[in-house]
Amino acid sequence: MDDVRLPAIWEQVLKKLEQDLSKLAFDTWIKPTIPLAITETTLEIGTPKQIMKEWLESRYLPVIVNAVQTVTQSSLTIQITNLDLEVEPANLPEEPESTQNFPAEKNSQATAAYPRNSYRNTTAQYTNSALPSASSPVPMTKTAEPDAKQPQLLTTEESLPLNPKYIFETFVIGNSNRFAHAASLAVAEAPAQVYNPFFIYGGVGLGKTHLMHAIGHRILKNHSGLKVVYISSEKFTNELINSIRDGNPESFRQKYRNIDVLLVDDIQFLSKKEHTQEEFFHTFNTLHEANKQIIISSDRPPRDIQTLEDRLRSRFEWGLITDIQAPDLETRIAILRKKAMLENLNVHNDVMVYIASRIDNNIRELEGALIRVMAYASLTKQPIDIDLAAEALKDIFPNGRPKQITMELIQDIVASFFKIKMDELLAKKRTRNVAFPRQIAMYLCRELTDTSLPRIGEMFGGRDHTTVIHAHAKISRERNEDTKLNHTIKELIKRIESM
Ligand SMILES: Nc1ncnc2c1ncn2[C@@H]1O[C@H](COP(=O)(O)OP(=O)(O)OP(=O)(O)O)[C@@H](O)[C@H]1O
Repeated sequence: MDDVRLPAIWEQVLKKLEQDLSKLAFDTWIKPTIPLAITETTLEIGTPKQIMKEWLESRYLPVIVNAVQTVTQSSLTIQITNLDLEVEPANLPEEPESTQNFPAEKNSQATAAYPRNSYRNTTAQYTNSALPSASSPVPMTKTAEPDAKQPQLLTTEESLPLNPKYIFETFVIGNSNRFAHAASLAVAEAPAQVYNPFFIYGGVGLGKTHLMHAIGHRILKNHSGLKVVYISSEKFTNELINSIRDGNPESFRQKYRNIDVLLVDDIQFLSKKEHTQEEFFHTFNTLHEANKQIIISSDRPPRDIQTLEDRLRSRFEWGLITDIQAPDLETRIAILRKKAMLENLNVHNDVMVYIASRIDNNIRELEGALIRVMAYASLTKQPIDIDLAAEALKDIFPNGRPKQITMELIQDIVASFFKIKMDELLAKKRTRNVAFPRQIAMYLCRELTDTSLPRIGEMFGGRDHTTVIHAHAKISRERNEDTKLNHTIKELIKRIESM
């Protein structure tokens, strides 16, 4: 079982629980829960409040276990996690207009994720109660804290709040981000002990900020009293400039050299800013020497950040550097599903596949497309189907109604691209000149169509579904490592989509 099936399973579980419980009990305790993940053995659900988790565990666990068993036909362990979602920062921005008129029923409570830029301009603050602390001790020594009741996330004019939605529990794991996610979790669980500095890089909108915030949330939750600052490198620069303008650079230094965890987003903007680099270099050294955790994100690896001083570059390379790649189709669909589930949106699988198969390298755009479709459906009071999605997204996908990408089309285009005959592509022959195009064609069938693995195997000369899994994994991996192959695949996709 995997996350892709989770929304459908959870919907069935809710139906069953609605029958089994009184309306009051269902509305109060079950409805606000959020399904988070499913594996072969466990189904994880989130509650917005600790009290709800306790209440579910003490009163409703047997009935939930029973409902899950009825729906999935297997005895899964139910794990309940408190997400603390009800506590919001003080001054959250208004929700974007387009999200305010979602259809009635389920969607009436829908909210969109905060577009990051508007979110970043706020100066909201968490209080201790927003992130209740567990008691796990850390070897990292706490910076002297004059008043232990002070907020743990330090915010000033320039530093930034953490988005309450960017937590590990809402982050979908796929091949493209598995390692970055695991390393982030390790850093969050043991700050300054495993990877320091920790450097995450990847293309626009692929989840770097989400992971950084998730680390920040987890550290604040588990390690009470640590001072955490999250800031973008642009804001860091502004704050430095302001402190110099105000004749008080020392206060700036004191602030940044007296914290326990420093998260700096989009460090690439530091390039060409020599004075800021100098200041950041000293901040980095002071914190690192004092065994404080430094976490940095960028749109490229340190070696590719132009005009970054060598001494800073080499420091970034001291710890762990990890990247996030563009997600594959399955992960993109899983992200849309999780998003829809978290926002209480009811979207049919076809529409998810339609959106996910067309936006492949920016998750922010992927989420934006989903929100646009929902808003369009609400405003025009129409049911959500592929035609409506195509209409709502016609500026983004100008070809109008999506053409049906068939496996035959993919096979045709791949065969002619590699100048091999169709029957060679489908035959059992394993020489590289046909086996490789065949694997690419299988990969594209998996990526661009909603066809099951056995059916794809069948369409390639009656092969087993494990052959398709192997081909898909191999090409995904090689595509990440080999820019020439990546280019070939992009070219093939372009040809297939323009047919
Ligand atoms: N794996 C994921 N699971 C769920 N949501 C994700 C995932 N990756 C990214 N997102 C969502 O995509 C949106 C963009 O992510 P984020 O802002 O973290 O990207 P970024 O890499 O920091 O982008 P930029 O390069 O613009 O700074 C966010 O709403 C985030 O929650």
